[in-house]
Formats: sequence, structure tokens, C-alpha cells
Amino acid sequence: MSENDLDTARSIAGIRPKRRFGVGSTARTPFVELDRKSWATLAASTPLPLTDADVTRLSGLGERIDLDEVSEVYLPLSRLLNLYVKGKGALHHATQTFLSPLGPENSGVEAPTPFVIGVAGSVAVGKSTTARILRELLARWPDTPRVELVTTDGFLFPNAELARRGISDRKGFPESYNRRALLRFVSEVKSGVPVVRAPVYSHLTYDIVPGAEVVVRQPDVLIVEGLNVLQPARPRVDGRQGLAVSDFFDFTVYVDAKTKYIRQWYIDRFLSLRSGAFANPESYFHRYASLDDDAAVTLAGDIWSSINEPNLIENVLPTRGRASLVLTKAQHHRVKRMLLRKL
Ligand SMILES: Nc1ncnc2c1ncn2[C@@H]1O[C@H](COP(=O)(O)OP(=O)(O)OP(=O)(O)O)[C@@H](O)[C@H]1O
Ligand SMILES: CC(C)(CO)[C@@H](O)C(=O)NCCC(=O)O
Repeated sequence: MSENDLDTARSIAGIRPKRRFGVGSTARTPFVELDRKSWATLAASTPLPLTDADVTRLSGLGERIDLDEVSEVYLPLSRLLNLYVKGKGALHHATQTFLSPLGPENSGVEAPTPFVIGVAGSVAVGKSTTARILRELLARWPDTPRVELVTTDGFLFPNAELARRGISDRKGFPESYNRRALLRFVSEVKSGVPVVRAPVYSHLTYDIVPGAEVVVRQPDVLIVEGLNVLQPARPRVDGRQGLAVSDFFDFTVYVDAKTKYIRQWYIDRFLSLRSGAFANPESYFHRYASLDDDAAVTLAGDIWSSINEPNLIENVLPTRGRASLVLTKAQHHRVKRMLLRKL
């Protein structure tokens, strides 16, 4: 096989070609590759000042979010997303103009539907943190003051239903979600339905919260964060191809890292939860609060190896090549590389 054929095969598999560039693209991959240094230079041309209060708020989102990381990686990303939102707005306007001879009743919706961003990646890779940083930054752009965030955790079946289906140890796998309800939710938001509701999951009780809901009222941007949001549609029982939530996204981010790093982040988070949230008697994991370090590391490693890692390999990683942007993190959650899909 020639080197070009190998590049093509790698790009189909969503893997970067072997040659590396500071800022580069080859004709053989659908992505432009940018290293951190080149990407960070874009921060200088990003006209979005963060006040001290903003910075304090952002650092409150996670115990160790490095503010250089926010300004060098996520701020340029928010600028890029702002350009996509504007581009989508222009397309909406052009479509309205195209349809206008038919009269208002036939020209579709008046206002553009929310711009929907999907954030995918493994358990513990930092999807929620990425999504929360993006929400904070995007809300500071004048075009998108109203940003809502929904996590697909809310669409997990309740524990009792998982038990009934015999899949209690498959939480996070595609079959553990009410995919029909999730698809309906995203489809309604993208259809311009004025009020759309999503259920809520609690990491404390490890279950769906009865009666709780997130209410989404036509925001400018909706961020949908979850392990499997980039999965393509499954063939239906009648053999016809259905739809998937990914069909309704305007932009998608896949947060990527080596599996050995993600495993470590999972264990680190388990340890900090043990000394924090698990201490709460209401926590599902309260019984783990008294584990010593060695026992906690062993238990977290076992959960990782038996549930989260197989899900990553079987279901999450294969969707990486479908993203608009792949953010690759190195140690300490430091983003080192971006792959941006060509338009
Ligand atoms: N940019 C970052 N800098 C430093 N720490 C981070 C960053 N992103 C995430 N983390 C830490 O990594 C761990 C996992 O992050 P997070 O909870 O956001 O992951 P997740 O992908 O949403 O996981 P899950 O699917 O289990 O909800 C947390 O302890 C979080 O504080
Ligand atoms: C709720 C999910 C699936 C995703 O956030 C994950 O955090 C989870 O609970 N996974 C199951 C195995 C575990 O407890 O880590």
C-alpha cells in the first residue's frame, strides 16, 4: 500500500495522517490539523475580553482549570463557533429570501432555530467541563446571549428500568439511553418548538431525578453533551434508515485523549468524589466513602475496565471521525492539537 493509500485509509477511520504540520492539511483527509501553538495565536485576534469576575466564574467550574487553557484554546474556539453561528444565520436569511415568493405562510419559520452543538467523548475525558466553558464563553458574544446546556445523562433509563432490562452494568452504553426520547427532544428544539423539556440525572443518587426537568425555550445556542451523541442512526426494524441526534447538530466537538490518560482522570475523579460527594449519606456511593486509597483506586480501575473502557472502544471512539472538531488532550487536560473539518 502506498503512503497516500495509507493516509486515505487513516482518514476514513478518522485517524490523522502520519505527516504532521504546525498548521496543515493534506488533500487526503477531511480535516485541517492545527497544533496548539498555531491555534493559540488566534487568541490574540479574538476580541472578547474576559472580566475578572468571568475568570473567577470559569475557574469555579473545575478545581484545576488552567486559565491559559481557557484563553489559548477555548476562547479561539468560541470565536470560531461565533463565525459558524453567523454563517448559519446568513444561510437562514438566504433561505427565507428564496422562499419568500411563496408568502409568509409557506416560507418556513421566521426566526432561525437554535444553533445546536454536540460535545462527545469518553466518560471522564472532560466533556461536561468543555461544554460548561463553551457555554460561559459563547454567552458573552453579542449574537448568542442565551446558551442552554443539556446532558444526555438525563435520557438514561432510570435504574429500575435498567435492572428490568438486565443492563444495570451497561450504563453509558447506547442501549442504556431512551434514544427515542433524546431524538425527539433534539428534533423538537431544531424544529423551533417554543418549550422543550428534558429529564435530569443525578450523579449523587446515580439515578434519574423523579419530576426534575430542564426547560429549553428557544435559546440562541443549545449544547448537547454526551458519550454517544455522534453515533449514526441505527437501521430500523423495517430495514429503513432512521434518524440520529447527530443529524440535527450544526457543529460537533469530540474531546479526545489517550485511553491511559482518561483512565487516570476517571480514577482521580473517583478519589476526589470519595472525599467529597460520597461523604453525603444520600450518595449512591456513600458506602465507598470509607475506602482507603488502595481499595478506592482498585475499585475505580475495575469499574473503568469493565464498563467505561469497553464502551469507549466499542461505541464512542468509532464516532470520532464524524466530528466537526477533534480536540486532543495530553496530560493534565492540556489540549495539544485540533483537527478541524474542512468545509
Ligand atoms: N480542562 C480541564 N482542566 C482540568 N481538569 C479538567 C478539565 N476538564 C475536565 N477536568 C477534570 O476531569 C474530570 C472529568 O471531567 P468531566 O466530569 O467534565 O468529564 P465528562 O467527560 O463530562 O465525564 P462523564 O461522562 O462521566 O460525565 C473532572 O475531575 C474534571 O474536574
Ligand atoms: C452516567 C455516565 C454513563 C455518563 O456520565 C457515567 O458517569 C457512568 O455512570 N458510567 C457507569 C459506570 C461508572 O459508574 O462510572
